[in-house]
Amino acid sequence: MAQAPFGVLLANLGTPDEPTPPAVRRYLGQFLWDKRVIDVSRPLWWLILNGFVLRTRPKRVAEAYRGVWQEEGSPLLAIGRRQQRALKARLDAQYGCDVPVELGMTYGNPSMESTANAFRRADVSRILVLPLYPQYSRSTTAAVFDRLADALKPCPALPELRFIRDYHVDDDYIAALAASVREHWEQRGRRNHLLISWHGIPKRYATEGDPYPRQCEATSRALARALGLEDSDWTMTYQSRFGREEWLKPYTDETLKHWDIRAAPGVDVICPGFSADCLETLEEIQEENREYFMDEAGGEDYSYVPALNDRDDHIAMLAGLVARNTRGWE
Ligand SMILES: C=CC1=C(C)c2cc3[nH]c(cc4nc(cc5[nH]c(cc1n2)c(C)c5CCC(=O)O)C(CCC(=O)O)=C4C)c(C)c3C=C
Ligand SMILES: [Fe+2]
Ligand SMILES: [Fe+2]
Repeated sequence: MAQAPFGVLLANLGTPDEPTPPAVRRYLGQFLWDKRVIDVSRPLWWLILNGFVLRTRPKRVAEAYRGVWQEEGSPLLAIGRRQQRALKARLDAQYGCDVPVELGMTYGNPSMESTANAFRRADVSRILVLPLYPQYSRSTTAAVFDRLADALKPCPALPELRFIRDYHVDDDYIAALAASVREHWEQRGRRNHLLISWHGIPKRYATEGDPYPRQCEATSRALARALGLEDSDWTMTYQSRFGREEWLKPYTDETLKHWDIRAAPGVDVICPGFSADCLETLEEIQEENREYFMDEAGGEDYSYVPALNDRDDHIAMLAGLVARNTRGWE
């Protein structure tokens, strides 16, 4: 089969190689040293990171990873590989040729360097970069851009590049999210108040111009509209705080701990910012926050709506993004 005149780089955050404290320390050391993620002045942050964070956090976080680890490895990577295979199969059929699709992580493996080398070996001279973050943030999407630029530094001839910045109100993305919620309601035979939970960022990043919260709000409203929900049927919150600074509010954990169960005895939680399930959804939302709601607030019913992962409508939506963003390259 002939090769397509372009390749697709699916980019995501990355995850530790093993659920052990040394592997988590390596991963967090790379992740939390990135200025796009934490912009505290370097000498001070070096002391805090190496003197405190990397001495205490890896043990606790490795234990959490052990609780969600799958036979194929970390969920984020295992699902990423399934997304890569499914997208490649769909694009091969769509274009009638071999479309190179690689997965590259900002931190950990497969590294952006190994991905760039794979494209170079396959003689790919045009790359569409598709960060698997529907909402843009400097801490995720811009970090992909930086890591890719670093990985391409040894390249004498740069490939031609196109970069998808976000797709937060793409019609097919919203339709896939809505379909996943409706299927969830059907399977459970019950529908609760919908809690739309987003990974947070420090509030200051938004004040400085990161459009992330505006995009999360737009996606939330579009999803509620697609499901025909009234304003009183859904709530939007932010999860996964890190450090002492104020993050975007309202916080998911505080909201669930103090839930008014007379107004809504049950909640279904969806996290539309995560295109693949990972530690933050499988442990923090499915386990930890369930306890806050059921035990602390005395809730009646709590369920988690899985990420879009390798659902057909998710892969079809990604293939549509590829088609629209490679016009003129075919
Ligand atoms: C200042 C710290 C962090 C910012 C800003 C941040 C933004 C951010 N992260 C995601 C997506 C994911 N984050 C994940 C894990 C994770 N995030 C942070 C910190 C920040 N994230 C840490 C320290 C960790 C690791 C776990 C821990 O130590 O608590 C993951 C899961 C990775 C996995 O292996 O499963 C994802 C995915 C987004 C979308 C985002 C901003 C919009
Ligand atoms: Fe994060
Ligand atoms: Fe977390």
